[in-house]
Amino acid sequence: MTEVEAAGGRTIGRLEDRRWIGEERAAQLAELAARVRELTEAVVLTEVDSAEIAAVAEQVAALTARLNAARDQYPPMAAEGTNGMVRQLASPVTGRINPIAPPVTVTVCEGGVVRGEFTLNTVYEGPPGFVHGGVTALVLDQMLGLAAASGGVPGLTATLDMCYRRPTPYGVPLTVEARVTRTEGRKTFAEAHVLAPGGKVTVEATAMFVRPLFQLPQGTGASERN
Ligand SMILES: CCCCCCCCCCCC(=O)SCCNC(=O)CCNC(=O)[C@H](O)C(C)(C)COP(=O)(O)OP(=O)(O)OC[C@H]1O[C@@H](n2cnc3c(N)ncnc32)[C@H](O)[C@@H]1OP(=O)(O)O
Repeated sequence: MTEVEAAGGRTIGRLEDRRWIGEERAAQLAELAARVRELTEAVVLTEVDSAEIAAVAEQVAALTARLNAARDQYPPMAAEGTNGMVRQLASPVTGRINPIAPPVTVTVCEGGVVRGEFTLNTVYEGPPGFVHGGVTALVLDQMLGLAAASGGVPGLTATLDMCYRRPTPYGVPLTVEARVTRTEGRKTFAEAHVLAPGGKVTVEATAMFVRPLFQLPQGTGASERN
């Protein structure tokens, strides 16, 4: 991937410049992320007194300073995953080293279906008792993108259409399934849904991904650029 300018003039780091970390370090960071997820929910649910909240805030700030003692500019990557896809360890959806990711565990199944298993806790609440619709949109976007990368043409989300059929519960195992429906040149169309326990569909989505011109190999002809 070449270096490109994003809107606003910021230069996007090249994939080959990323730090590639091994399984041992990834597992250690995943453990840290899991503890931080617990911490995040504890912050939302705690009923301890104000002196205790102040003391914990001070300790958390000290822990953050320890991690910042040595830090990179960009999140790390891991070795190729299934179907030759680069594993984004810090994805906000599937990244097990990212505390804000549920994380969704992904399997590429036969027949081109990309399946994700996940549970969302109270941190992701939207309407009282249910998951925020923006969170399910985030999960569906990523899973649709993975389906495009695995069974079509990898690209950026150009369109994402959501249909919320019924509220999505939190605290229970959820499944998301995505698959490519068709490809047209640089465009890949995909569909996905979220299933609650019992198999009821809560959210459906369709999306179109467009492979950006900067991702095309050098020397790609004009007809293939459409
Ligand atoms: C590390 C491994 C990870 C592996 C997998 C990781 C999965 C990640 C999943 C998460 C994905 C994201 O969140 S991505 C982040 C959110 N998305 C973005 O930021 C995208 C921002 N938009 C863009 O950068 C751009 O608009 C693109 C790349 C989408 C398209 O730009 P372009 O390449 O210049 O496209 P352009 O020539 O104008 O159009 C090409 C064709 O697409 C159509 N087209 C383009 N955009 C649209 C649109 N919004 N709605 C309808 N149609 C559109 C055009 O009409 C045309 O059709 P025709 O005339 O040829 O018929």
